[in-house]
Amino acid sequence: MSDAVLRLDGITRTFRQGPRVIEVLRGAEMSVARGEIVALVAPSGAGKSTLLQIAGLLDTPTGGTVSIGGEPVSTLDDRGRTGARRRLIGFVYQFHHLLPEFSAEENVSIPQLAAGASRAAARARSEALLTRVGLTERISHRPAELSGGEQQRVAICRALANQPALLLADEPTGNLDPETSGRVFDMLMEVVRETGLAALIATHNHELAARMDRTVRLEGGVIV
Ligand SMILES: Nc1ncnc2c1ncn2[C@@H]1O[C@H](COP(=O)(O)OP(=O)(O)OP(=O)(O)O)[C@@H](O)[C@H]1O
Repeated sequence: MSDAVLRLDGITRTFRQGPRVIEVLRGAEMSVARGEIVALVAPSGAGKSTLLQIAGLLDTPTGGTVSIGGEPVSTLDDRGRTGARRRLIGFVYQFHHLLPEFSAEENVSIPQLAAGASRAAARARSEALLTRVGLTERISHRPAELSGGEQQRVAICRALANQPALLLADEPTGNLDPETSGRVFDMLMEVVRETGLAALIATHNHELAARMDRTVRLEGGVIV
């Protein structure tokens, strides 16, 4: 696929534990196109987080290649990978991982400052993003002063702060009650659609998976 934002080819990943070799991924192949939202479903322990870490350049596969935006990134050194990750990828985790001593706006601004934005430009973009997800009144609040759903919306804004090409999410609403989860998920889908980025979202929830464009299933170390 020529417009593939993320492409995984023949990805293998083994872990050594003493004499044991655990083969978690055994030749996983998949791609996500621009503007496409793909659900990643897998039985527990099948390697879903391992696959996302590899796609997010946080882990190096034992074999195979990762390409993002047509760039082969698996051969980059640590510095190159960190740069590519900052430029190209946004992450949303099950738990928000916001910095507790900073406000919502600062949490969204920090990755922009790290990427070289001015304080004023970062603040303006953060405020626009937070307003987009309905948090106009919460811009100066710290994470502890926000509800779980609000914290996760801030985390979504942070992931989008540097206009990534690819959004990776691991159970992004898995820690929320069903109603809040549904609302935050709707918001996530809306903003992803508006920005036209590619998204790979791991979920155990089949209802949420059904609302994405396509589902890929990881089983036995391969995409089936
Ligand atoms: N650093 C590691 N060293 C050894 N084994 C590991 C390591 N990381 C993961 N594994 C093993 O690889 C397998 C897949 O782990 P992974 O976290 O990717 O699963 P998962 O599909 O995300 O599970 P869940 O859905 O339950 O979170 C597990 O059996 C795990 O024990």
